[in-house]
Amino acid sequence: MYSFRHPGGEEVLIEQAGKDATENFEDVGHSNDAREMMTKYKIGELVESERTNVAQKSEPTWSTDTQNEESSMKTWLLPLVLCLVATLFYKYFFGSAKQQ
Ligand code: HEM
Repeated sequence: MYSFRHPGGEEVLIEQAGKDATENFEDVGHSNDAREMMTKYKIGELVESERTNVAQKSEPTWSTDTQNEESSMKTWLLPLVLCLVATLFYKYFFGSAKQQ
């Protein structure tokens, strides 16, 4: 019936079967595309009394993007610092070798 292959693997979805997967879904930080896809698979809504109190993310979607940018900034920073340190080492050792 559906031809969607979950990019995160089928196991993670099967593990959630019959349970409220909202928190896990949010924890993964799914893209807006993934959220849009999800609407296609919505088969209904839980009645009020059966809903659990999962904290709803109230920030607008752009703030999630900012968070992603922030974390990618951090992944950039480490290699950059390592490069800088390597350059300084190189200059220090080879720079002084030339002088001798
Ligand atoms: C109908 C519900 C869901 C849809 C349509 C969906 C869709 C997607 C899509 C499109 C991706 C690729 C990355 C992205 O675009 O964000 C993805 C990745 C992933 N999803 Fe889902 N997903 C659903 C539910 C879930 C749930 C309930 C879990 C956890 C229990 C989960 C865990 C993951 C994981 C672990 C990845 C891999 C993330 C990575 O490689 O960085 N997904 N999903």
